[in-house]
Amino acid sequence: MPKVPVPKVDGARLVAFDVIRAVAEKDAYANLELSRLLREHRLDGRDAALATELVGGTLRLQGSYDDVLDRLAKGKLDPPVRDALRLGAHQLLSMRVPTHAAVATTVDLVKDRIGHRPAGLVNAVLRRVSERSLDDWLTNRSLAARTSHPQWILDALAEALARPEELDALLAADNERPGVVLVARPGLCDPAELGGAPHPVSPYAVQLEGGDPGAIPAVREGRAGVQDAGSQLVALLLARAEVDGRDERWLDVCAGPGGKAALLAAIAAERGARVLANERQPHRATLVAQGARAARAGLAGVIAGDGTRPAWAESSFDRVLVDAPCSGLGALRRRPESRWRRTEADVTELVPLQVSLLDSAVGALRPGGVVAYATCSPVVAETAGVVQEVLARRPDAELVPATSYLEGIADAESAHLPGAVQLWPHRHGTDAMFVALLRRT
Ligand SMILES: C[S@@+](CC[C@H](N)C(=O)[O-])C[C@H]1O[C@@H](n2cnc3c(N)ncnc32)[C@H](O)[C@@H]1O
Repeated sequence: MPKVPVPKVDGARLVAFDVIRAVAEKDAYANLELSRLLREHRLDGRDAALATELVGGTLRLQGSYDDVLDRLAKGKLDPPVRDALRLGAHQLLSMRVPTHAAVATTVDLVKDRIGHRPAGLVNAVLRRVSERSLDDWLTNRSLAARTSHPQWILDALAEALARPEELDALLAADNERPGVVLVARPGLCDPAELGGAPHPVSPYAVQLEGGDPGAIPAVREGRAGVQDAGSQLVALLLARAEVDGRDERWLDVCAGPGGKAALLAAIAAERGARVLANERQPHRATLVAQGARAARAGLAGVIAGDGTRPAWAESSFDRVLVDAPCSGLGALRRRPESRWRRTEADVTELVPLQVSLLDSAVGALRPGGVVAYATCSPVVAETAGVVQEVLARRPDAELVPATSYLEGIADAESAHLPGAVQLWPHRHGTDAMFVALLRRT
């Protein structure tokens, strides 16, 4: 009888390795690549959970693991071998996988995906890794190595936070996998329908224990969605701000993929207003329309255009949201690879675009209308710096204290722009969203 080859490596580890390689080689987004490969390999339940932990944990803590591996491996490591070692190190140092299982499965993975040659090296290095705990390995190493953050990000976060005594807590929060938070879109879904626990930052937020949100009927129908509570607060602060007179025409300048536009449209529908959603990238504009389908009563339309060259008339909106493209350094826990992909140059390049988007958003407001400028980055240049530049350019804009609309959320004022809101993962259990409100005079 012919022998049927039995795969030696389990599917979860193969998928995790392939995702991590795709992140390195093809600039893939880990979350999207992981979903694709889990589907392709038909992995679910425990296997899917294992692959998810391997990918997220390995990528988040890669800086710490490299610090250990570089001390043990003599000479330069080929990128695929380094990735396999990082995966093995994560199992040994952070997952309590027994040494023999972590080493043997990684060696098998290397033979399957890379070849037999590096197998001996991988076996030897991982055996050494297993001799000490992660804390032990990292004693007296740099803060960047201990917390797995590139030094420039660490510096930018420390400056933004402006409380050295909280820095360790922030960096630790970046290394935790965030829980799943849903939004129950008002008028469409009651939070009680979703189960889970309330979140103090948004009255519409529900924290789930686990499970697949896509299996919840309200999520499938677009009456609810997956959305960080801090992102919900951005839409809420814009909706809560006082405007005098007419309050019917709202604009979302950077709407894709559409979480905030869907929440704004649901709120607008309840108040007899309608949101025009704009997004530069046409495929992301399509996502906005899909995401807001249940709230279409509050949607004036979705258009694909450049917010710095507006397709709309000046002085025509009552409320405007600019959820600007940004470095995303406030959402590192959610996007495990982004800390290694982003560079300081990205921030420098983004600032002029952010200024230009906020400047034209003020122009889109009628006098007395309000704009919310938001980023999922706390970096000073992208937040306070942008708002201050636009205030200096535009004598017809004034800062409105967003902090007066927080409704009980404590300790959320920006250290760099009094009146603006800055959330933090370690303080508020949200992404580090920044929001400033400006009124056109
Ligand atoms: C932070 S995301 C917005 C997230 C969105 N508000 C949500 O809640 O799902 C920024 C978006 O701005 C878009 N964008 C970048 N440059 C733009 C421009 N000049 N005009 C309009 N949109 C732009 C990006 O394509 C991206 O989809």
